[in-house]
Parts: sequence; C-alpha cells; structure tokens
Amino acid sequence: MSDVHLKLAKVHRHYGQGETLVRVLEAADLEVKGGELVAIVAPSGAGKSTLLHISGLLERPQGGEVEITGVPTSKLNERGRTLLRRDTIGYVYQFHHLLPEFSALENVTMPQLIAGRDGAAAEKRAMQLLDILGIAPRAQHRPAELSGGEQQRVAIARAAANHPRIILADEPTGNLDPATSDVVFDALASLIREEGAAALIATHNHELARRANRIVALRGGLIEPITL
Ligand SMILES: Nc1ncnc2c1ncn2[C@@H]1O[C@H](COP(=O)(O)OP(=O)(O)OP(=O)(O)O)[C@@H](O)[C@H]1O
Repeated sequence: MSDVHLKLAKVHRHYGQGETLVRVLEAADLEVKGGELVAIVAPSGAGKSTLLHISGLLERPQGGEVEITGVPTSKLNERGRTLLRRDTIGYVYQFHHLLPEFSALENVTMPQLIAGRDGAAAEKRAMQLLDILGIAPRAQHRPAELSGGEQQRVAIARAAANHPRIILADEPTGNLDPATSDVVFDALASLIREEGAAALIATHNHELARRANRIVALRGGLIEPITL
C-alpha cells in the first residue's frame, strides 16, 4: 500500500457564476504521506477552508480526484463518503466544539463508543491520547474548567481518537495566544509523528508553519510549495 494517505489530483472548485464567479481551486495537486505534517498558508479568502473541506470529504469538488488512503472518492455515494470519513479522517476546528457537559476524558471516549469500540478500550485509548498531549491530569475536567490551550488539546485528542490516517486542522491555534499556540502546535506535531497520520493544517502563523515538514500556499487556484 502506498504511504500517501491524502492525494488531490487536478481538483477544481469554483463558486458562483458570471460576475460572482470565484475560482478557488484550479487543477490543484497535493500529496501528504503518513507521518508528514503539511502547513497551508494563504491570505484570508484564498480557499484554505475549501481545500480542507474537500480533503475531508465534507464538500465535493467539481472536477478532479480526491484519494483517501488510496481510495478514489469521486464515484462514492454520500454513504460511502461518510463511512470513509468516519474511518480515516480526524478534523480539528479553530473553536474546539467540545461537549460542555462531559469531561475531557468523556469527550475523547465518545467518538470511539459511537464507532463501536468497547468502553474500557475506548477509555484506555483516550487516556493515552490525553497523556501524549500533556493533559492527562485534566482528564476529569469539563471544557469550562480548562484553559483555551487545554480545550484545544482535548479537541485534538478527540480528532485522533479513532486512529485516523489523516488529520485536518483549520486554524487550530487561531484563537490562542502565541505561547499557548506553540504548546498546542507542538503537541499536535508530536501526536502526528507518534500515530503516523498525514496532517494538513491551515495556519496564518508563519512561525508555526515553519515547524511543518512542508509548507504550501494557494495561489491562483494551485497548491504550490513555498518556503517562509
Ligand atoms: N458557499 C460559497 N458560495 C460562494 N462563495 C464561496 C462559498 N464558500 C466560499 N466561497 C468563496 O471562496 C473563497 C474561499 O473561501 P474559503 O473559506 O475557503 O477561504 P479561506 O482561505 O479559508 O479564508 P479565511 O482564512 O478567511 O477563513 C472566498 O472568496 C469565499 O468568499
């Protein structure tokens, strides 16, 4: 099996038409391998969220192919896409979206129970992830009892709970101060190394982007390698 977990080939996505036409992606190509962290930096409105939604099978491109762990997705129906997404993709948002009435541990355990894992194994996995992310001592805290950086690390643990082969993150440190952003980004990077997942992370923060294995930009609808 190829170790390319995420592949975009000639992906094309426009919005609107005529005078309102916005060409976000035009023949965009990208490959991300297991254990590799790729940062996307681009100005606001360039299409980072669109790229992540398409990579995460949340949105369909109008052309081209998105391969997830070697599986082409363009001909899959909605159910096929949903199952593939559930089994292979973890998503981290700018705002954590944790369930407020549940503890950190429960928030990370729950997606595993939904996927059919038994309670003891799910809890063990959740504790292991909280430990990798440096927040095991906060396992019994509810989101409101956690700092912003801790909440975001719980959200990362939750995204990783079902062993996704691909982790997609849209400005995961966007609402954190610089020191906390460093901690959260480093925790995410070490998790990705440890789990061998492929990661695509949108960030405005150039300093953090430089810690990725590669940096890409969105320019004129293409995904291009850049150095910052
Ligand atoms: N549903 C839609 N209908 C029309 N235009 C859209 C739609 N979704 C996004 N766009 C346009 O596509 C472009 C890319 O949007 P996208 O949200 O992907 O950008 P972004 O790089 O993530 O921006 P930001 O950093 O501000 O979140 C924008 O110009 C946006 O206005």
